Amino acid sequence: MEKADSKSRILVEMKQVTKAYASRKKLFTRSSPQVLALNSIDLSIAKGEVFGLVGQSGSGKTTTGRLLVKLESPTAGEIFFNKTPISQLKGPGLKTYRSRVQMIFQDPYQSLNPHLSIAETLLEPLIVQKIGTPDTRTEKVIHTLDTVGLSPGEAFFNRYPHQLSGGQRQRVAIARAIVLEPQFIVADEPTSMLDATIAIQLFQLLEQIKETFGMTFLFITHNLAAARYMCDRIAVIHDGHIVEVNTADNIIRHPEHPYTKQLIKVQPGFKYTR
Ligand SMILES: Nc1ncnc2c1ncn2[C@@H]1O[C@H](COP(=O)(O)OP(=O)(O)OP(=O)(O)O)[C@@H](O)[C@H]1O
Repeated sequence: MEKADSKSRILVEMKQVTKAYASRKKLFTRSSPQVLALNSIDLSIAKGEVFGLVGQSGSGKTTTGRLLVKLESPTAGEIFFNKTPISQLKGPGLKTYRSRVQMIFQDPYQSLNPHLSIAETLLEPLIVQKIGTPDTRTEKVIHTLDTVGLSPGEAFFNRYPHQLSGGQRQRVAIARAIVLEPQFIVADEPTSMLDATIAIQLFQLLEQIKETFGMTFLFITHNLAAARYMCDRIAVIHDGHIVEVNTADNIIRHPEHPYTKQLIKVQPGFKYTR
């Protein structure tokens, strides 16, 4: 019974997902070797959960995020969202999916279009999804800017990304991710380009968004302390394999896999504490 309950609470599920890329080195060699970024991974994320994905550079974290928001497709395996296999989504179903899942990228300098004002950046998804009227869209944008701490929203309307600080840009990226009120957000190292004080403020903002909207998050980071601060459960990924999944506390206090133990050892000290 308990098992059936926990199954029905699953929002996102990856089953035996593999992703191979043609190696970037192929230009310099005669053969075209492949990089196995993900090697048959299984993962399930419950509704309302903040789920951490932690691993060192090149372990497959961003690839996982990009597959989940359907920026890329798996080489093998399947991803389910609300039990629907996302590989089969097309036309209106795919458009709906694109409104329900969003990604916040590591680098707000690159993820925002420098030619769009902040208003245009946030209006675009509402227009593409044909949500509201011009008036209600404008109201929604102002309200969303207020929600992410860019207040009053009107003051940011006509500004461009280059007129904002790094922290403010990442707030705009978060606003763009939440303006459609998605069910699931992939946050890929959202604070790694920012200093620790700004990072804490953004963590608090993401928590507040989760409380207000009840969204589910995949929080990608190489920093175990940040994952512990933010997440309910953490999966540790190494070389395209998930080596361990547990509650955030158990991963830190009782790591089981040698790689997790090594990760904890090499972390420079836990900056983020409650
Ligand atoms: N488009 C691509 N073409 C070829 N190889 C790729 C591509 N994207 C990723 N890779 C390779 O796949 C592996 C996993 O990369 P990925 O970006 O998912 O790792 P990551 O854990 O997010 O690393 P980082 O923390 O440095 O961003 C790496 O070996 C990477 O070089």
